[in-house]
Amino acid sequence: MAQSKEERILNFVLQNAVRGDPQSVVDTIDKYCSQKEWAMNVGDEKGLILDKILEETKPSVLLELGTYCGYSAVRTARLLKPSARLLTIEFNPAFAAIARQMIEFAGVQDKVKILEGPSETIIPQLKKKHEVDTLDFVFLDHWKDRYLPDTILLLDHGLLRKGSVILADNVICPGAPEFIKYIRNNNSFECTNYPSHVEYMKVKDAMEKAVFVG
Ligand SMILES: O=C(NCCCCCn1ccnc1)c1cc(-c2ccc(F)cc2)cc(O)c1O
Ligand SMILES: [Mg+2]
Repeated sequence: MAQSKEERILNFVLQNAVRGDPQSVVDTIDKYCSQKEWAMNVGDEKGLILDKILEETKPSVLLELGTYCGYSAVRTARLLKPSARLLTIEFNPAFAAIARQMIEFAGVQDKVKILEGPSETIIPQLKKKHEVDTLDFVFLDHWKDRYLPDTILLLDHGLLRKGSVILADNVICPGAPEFIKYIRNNNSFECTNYPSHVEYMKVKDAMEKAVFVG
């Protein structure tokens, strides 16, 4: 069977990064995807914005929507305190299998748990099945038309508390207009826009931070 792009990215990491070194895994994916094949990792420019917000927030319980190859899961986990936990939801089983191997190679498997399936099914299960009380940090990076419905699901299931941070990738390209319209007009959220570019490209993009104020 011909290799997928995601398998080529994983193999490049297995052959060129340092096992147990998350920074080397992040750098190696960025090298491959900027020089050989574009892929939809958050990338290094937006990754530095993610890093800064994580360092400000110091979260203990995190949720990511859209694991893909595990780039942002590894990037996030490398900054977490030992007791912190990241749950990451991936709809595509092939992507989840790649991400599992990426996360284990990086040595962050003790902090990261991949949940395979649709976010609309898994979010309502977080409290009872995954022992979540509330979420300190949510990274939205999955289907852009799911950003709003899944944010509403998080609210409806009492998963946000005063100070919970939602960070959304791609609010310009591909864009999440309904999410942006809702979140910026909802007084329960304080929003900040972080202009940037699409990963590995000169095309304008941005991330949006929305802090839940209750
Ligand atoms: O579509 C994206 N992500 C969702 C992938 C599927 C998620 C599946 N899933 C996981 C859990 N529940 C559902 C995405 C796209 C682009 C992009 C930018 C420019 C361009 F010309 C083409 C594409 C850049 C990103 O940074 C992205 O994140
Ligand atoms: Mg993205």
